[in-house]
Amino acid sequence: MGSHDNHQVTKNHHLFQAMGHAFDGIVAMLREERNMRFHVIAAMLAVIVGWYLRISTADWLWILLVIFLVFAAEFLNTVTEAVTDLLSNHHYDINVRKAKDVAAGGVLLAALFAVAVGLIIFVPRFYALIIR
Ligand SMILES: Nc1ncnc2c1ncn2[C@@H]1O[C@H](COP(=O)(O)OP(=O)(O)OP(=O)(O)O)[C@@H](O)[C@H]1O
Repeated sequence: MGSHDNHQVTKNHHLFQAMGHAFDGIVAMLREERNMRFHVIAAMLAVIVGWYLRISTADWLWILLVIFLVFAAEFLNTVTEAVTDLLSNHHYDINVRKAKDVAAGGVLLAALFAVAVGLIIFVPRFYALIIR
């Protein structure tokens, strides 16, 4: 599905080609970004705990929303780093600093939102399990 030896700089010609590049992007995130691997492990834990506690459909929607929100924020953070590193050639630039700090702030906000949703959904259920 991937396109590893590909030096394509033109537009994709068909859907499968576009999907191949999108798949390459996801694989690159998992291989190269430590924070992304952490997010994936946290997401898997949330899914396992949600399955164990038999949470409701509405709760699953919240969990899935915050999981993919954090993933999306991390993807945009990596895009920002790649583009700003290319433009600045790794030289100090106040705008690069702002772009990277803002992108990282977006990841932090999404992660805090995910933690809040996890606490709201899981804590009462764990509490009910303990005092049962
Ligand atoms: N070229 C630059 N000019 C100015 N500040 C920079 C530059 N590169 C990095 N910084 C500063 O250093 C911080 C960390 O940089 P960067 O995000 O590239 O590294 P990182 O910690 O490896 O990121 P991540 O963990 O998300 O992969 C940025 O948030 C920014 O404040």
